[in-house]
Amino acid sequence: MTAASTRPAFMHLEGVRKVYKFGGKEFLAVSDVTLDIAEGELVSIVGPSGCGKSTLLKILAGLHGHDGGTVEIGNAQSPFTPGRDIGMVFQQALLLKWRTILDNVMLPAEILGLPRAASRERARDLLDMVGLEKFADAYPQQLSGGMQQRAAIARSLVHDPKLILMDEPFGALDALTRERMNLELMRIWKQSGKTILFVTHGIQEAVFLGSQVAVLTAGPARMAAHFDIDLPEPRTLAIKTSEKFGDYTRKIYALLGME
Ligand SMILES: Nc1ncnc2c1ncn2[C@@H]1O[C@H](COP(=O)(O)OP(=O)(O)OP(=O)(O)O)[C@@H](O)[C@H]1O
Repeated sequence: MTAASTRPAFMHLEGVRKVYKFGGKEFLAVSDVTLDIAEGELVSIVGPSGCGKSTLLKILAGLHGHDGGTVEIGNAQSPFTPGRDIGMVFQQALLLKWRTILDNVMLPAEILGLPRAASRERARDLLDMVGLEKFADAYPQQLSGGMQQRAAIARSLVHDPKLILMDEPFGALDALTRERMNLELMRIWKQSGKTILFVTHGIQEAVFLGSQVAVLTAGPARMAAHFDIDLPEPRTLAIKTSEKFGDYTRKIYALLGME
């Protein structure tokens, strides 16, 4: 049992089901997902392309409804306000090219109408945290892909949400930058203390980052397995050569039929 699993659940999913209705037809995208996440955990969700990972995140973000099962976010100690308490990071940074990096990071705070001066200060602190303090006044096109994703992570945190949903955030980056971003994310996660749900196709990335890994089957998404990842902290790239890391990744490859 991990320390996280002894804390009350912050997110409780049980038998979550989603059917898309399109052109008079029905399509079952998520058939049965059950998962409990404690506050402050970083949980990876891994599964084959098209299995319904993004659909699940959209349900959690309140962008889509669900057609069956239970979705509960927040608890008595930490109530959750949909819309206010979610930050999102996508595969593309989606920065507005006509706004400076600081103004891009400020965007969610502006949309929510949060006090401007305090949000600006927080945005500057976050740029500091993600190592972009010198680029506050730069424009997105002046930044590399990895730097843009770091700005997107800062933007997801500016309104101090309780939950960050990340959908393949490093999928478009080269392998080396991706590894660097994994380390960065670990550091940012520790520093911010946020609950993070991290969707990826990368099995190694899922194990390296997650305190838990939920493995989904090929669509419609069902839980194939769930692992509590018991690896030493702080995680360094050297962990990837450990026997335990190899065991976890081998089991997940096997579950996804990739032996
Ligand atoms: N709005 C929609 N209407 C109808 N079908 C949809 C819609 N959105 C997604 N789907 C279908 O639902 C299934 C799951 O899609 P989803 O984007 O959730 O998968 P995914 O696991 O995130 O894929 P990938 O890893 O390739 O990003 C796919 O078959 C997709 O075609």
